[in-house]
Amino acid sequence: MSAHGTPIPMTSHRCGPLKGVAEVPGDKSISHRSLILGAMAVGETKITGLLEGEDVLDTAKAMQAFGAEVTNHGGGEWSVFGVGVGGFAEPDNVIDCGNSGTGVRLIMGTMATSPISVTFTGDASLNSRPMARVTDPLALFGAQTVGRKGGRLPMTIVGAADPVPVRYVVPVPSAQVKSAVLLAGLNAPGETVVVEKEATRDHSERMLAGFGADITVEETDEGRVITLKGQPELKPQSIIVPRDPSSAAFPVCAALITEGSDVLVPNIGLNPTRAGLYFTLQDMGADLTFENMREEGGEPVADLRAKYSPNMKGIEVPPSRAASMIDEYPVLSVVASFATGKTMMAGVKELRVKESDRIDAMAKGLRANGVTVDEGEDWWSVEGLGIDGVPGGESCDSVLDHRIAMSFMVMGMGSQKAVSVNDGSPIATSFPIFESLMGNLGARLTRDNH
Ligand SMILES: O=C(O)C1=C[C@@H](OP(=O)(O)O)[C@@H](O)[C@H](O)C1
Ligand SMILES: C=C(OP(=O)(O)O)C(=O)O
Repeated sequence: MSAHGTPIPMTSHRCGPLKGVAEVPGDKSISHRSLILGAMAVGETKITGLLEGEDVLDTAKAMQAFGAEVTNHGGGEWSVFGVGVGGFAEPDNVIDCGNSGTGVRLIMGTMATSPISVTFTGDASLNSRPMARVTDPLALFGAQTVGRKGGRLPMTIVGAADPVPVRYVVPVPSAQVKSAVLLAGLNAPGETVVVEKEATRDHSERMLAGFGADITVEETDEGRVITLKGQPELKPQSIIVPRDPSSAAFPVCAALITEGSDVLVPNIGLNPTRAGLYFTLQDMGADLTFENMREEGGEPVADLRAKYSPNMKGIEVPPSRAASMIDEYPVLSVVASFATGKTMMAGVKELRVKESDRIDAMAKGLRANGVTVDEGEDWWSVEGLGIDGVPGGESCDSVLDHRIAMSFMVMGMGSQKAVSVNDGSPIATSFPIFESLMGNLGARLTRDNH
């Protein structure tokens, strides 16, 4: 089954050069948070450049179900009339977050300290992902959970009527867990403290501060200590969502492996908690430059220019970089196949609990297409075959995972024979214009049953 409908088998044929400007959609992480924090503010938040992918649209529907007024004005302009911290109504129906781990985990946080009961569900991928990482800390606030074995969705959370603030050391590097605890802390009295040993994307901290919450971040020997004062009145904001560096990865990586390519991907946020892929590609010898570096809304932003790079070398990706490029490993493994030598990726066991087990999904598809992959529980390595050495020619299972589907489409652009996926429909969860954008650059993608 596809994420939200009928499977769409797709094939990517060798192509090149890719040329032009790739205007990728808005950042998924910031889009979810804009809707959620907008719903928890008092008054009207205006959002420009919201990602209109299925994951974010499911979060918009959820915010409406909790009583916020969410309006799509067209052209990426949205507004949210919020109900205030502690103002969520109990939804009349089940909250379906589709394919989105970020959506469901953040929303669980928002309701866990309100006296309402909410049942959450999702698609087959989301319903197989671990939720105890979020419900365990939410229980410390006083929330109760009834779910399936192993802490899986569908799951009902009964929010705490008298929440207490918590101090929580996040046991896995996860911005979703950190954010769920912070969002729960909003409606608890006193100070909620979250400690993360490894820095993960910090959009929640930045945006909570922007909405007027009293939040501080300290770097200590224990890690990043985030302290949030509960029960603030959040002030509505005007938000311009930057373009998504995780989506930009696809046209950038495609340009590196297709002969003669020169692609400009403008206005990409290079927040250090998100930009690890781009430094890794540069370390591999990619012809990738950051043009027009500037600051926008307190974040570093640049135009990325990626050119055909026939001489890339395999490297050991520093494990300390993992959190800052966690969603980009699938497409990095494709680029690594076109480099010479081995690329080693360690410290990445979180990849096993994403929309799919991403190490397993990529290893199977890469091997089917002639690439040697080795793997352990928290590492994997790819033996590069050089720029013209990847055979291709086979179909891969995209396992309800947008990033797996897009990564294999990129692979087909540079391999000797075309590469297919059994279902490209999950791409719409994060990058609904992927096919047209890549097609306009010169990619040859076909839908096989149309
Ligand atoms: O907080 C977020 O917006 C996200 C956090 C990451 O997940 P984890 O927190 O599970 O690492 C990432 O993989 C996901 O795409 C978006
Ligand atoms: C892991 C991802 O998303 P989520 O956890 O929100 O489903 C992703 O977009 O790569």
